[in-house]
Amino acid sequence: MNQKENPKVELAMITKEYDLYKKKSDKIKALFKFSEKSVPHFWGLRGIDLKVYPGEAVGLIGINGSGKSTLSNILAGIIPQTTGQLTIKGETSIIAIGAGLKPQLTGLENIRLKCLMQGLTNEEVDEILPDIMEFADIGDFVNQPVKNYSSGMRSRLGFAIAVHNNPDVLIIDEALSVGDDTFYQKCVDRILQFKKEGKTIFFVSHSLNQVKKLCDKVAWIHYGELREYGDTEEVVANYNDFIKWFRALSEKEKKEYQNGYKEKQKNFNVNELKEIAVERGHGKSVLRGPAIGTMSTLTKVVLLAMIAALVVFGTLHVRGRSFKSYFAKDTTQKIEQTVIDKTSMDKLYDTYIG
Ligand SMILES: Nc1ncnc2c1ncn2[C@@H]1O[C@H](COP(=O)(O)OP(=O)(O)OP(=O)(O)O)[C@@H](O)[C@H]1O
Repeated sequence: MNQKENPKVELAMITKEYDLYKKKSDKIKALFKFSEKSVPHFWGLRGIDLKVYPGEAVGLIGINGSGKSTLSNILAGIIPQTTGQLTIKGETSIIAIGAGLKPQLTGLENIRLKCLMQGLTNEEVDEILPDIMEFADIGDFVNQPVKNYSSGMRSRLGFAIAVHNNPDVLIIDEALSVGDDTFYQKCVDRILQFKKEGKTIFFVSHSLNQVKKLCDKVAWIHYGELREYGDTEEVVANYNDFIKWFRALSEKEKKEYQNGYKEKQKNFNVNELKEIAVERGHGKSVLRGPAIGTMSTLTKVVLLAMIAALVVFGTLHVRGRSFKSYFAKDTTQKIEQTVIDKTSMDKLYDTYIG
């Protein structure tokens, strides 16, 4: 079978829109607004196409804020894309500094939790536990809450759990940059072994040397767009040229360049991708998003009606009694109180005055 005909991961016109709410309450308000014009938007990704085959390691490079983590989080299923189609054949596992680990739980508890979430039974977890602990090599800290770990220790634990869950697609987001040399080499060996086994690796890193060492191909993400995708040496060389060019600009020119792209990301409209999608040979449906995260007007109306009904029924049944009986009882209580007060006043009058 020709491997090239069967991509393990396929991204088609992937976009990601972020809402830039000023306050958390604005987010709740926006949920029920029928027009969202007042909320500023920002497009972290704008039509990414990528096909990655079994056994390939792909480096994701780009300047700060270009969209690498957004893309790796979409690949890992942590956040949904806004529009576009994502096809992954197999299980994914992501290793990112601090991601996925529960800070209040100990290392051991995190290992168990993550493995159970991946569908392993308690017995299966017991079997692989010694291997995970040996790979992480964090000693007694395994019994400490993860919030007390250094970033390197978090990365070790995250890496150890992820590789032992045997994913088909492994996403490594900057997690190797915080490990020491010994651990780094151990991870590199494991990544190379994964590649041999036909697994697919995505490797997000600012270290171009690491990218060159590990990756067959490189995707250069630039302000949410895929600027280049291809052979590692070539793309890294072009990226280096860009960095040199950018550094040579004056501060004013740099700002202008950055602001120009940021404006494009703010004012982007998915319809801009229609023609590009056709040029790239996609069908019309590719610009649709997954059916989550948005509410139709009908859904909003139904939801509002349900909340209103809940409020009304909640009021009518205060403390387990009907609205009517609750207030009827209250009135009786008030009358009783008045009678008591009057009797006590009479007694006081009799005693001290009468
Ligand atoms: N939750 C969010 N809400 C609003 N904007 C966001 C959110 N997450 C990311 N962004 C924006 O999307 C863009 C891409 O961010 P992302 O973290 O993916 O970049 P990156 O390439 O991983 O950056 P870095 O190299 O600094 O880690 C940035 O401009 C960022 O400010």
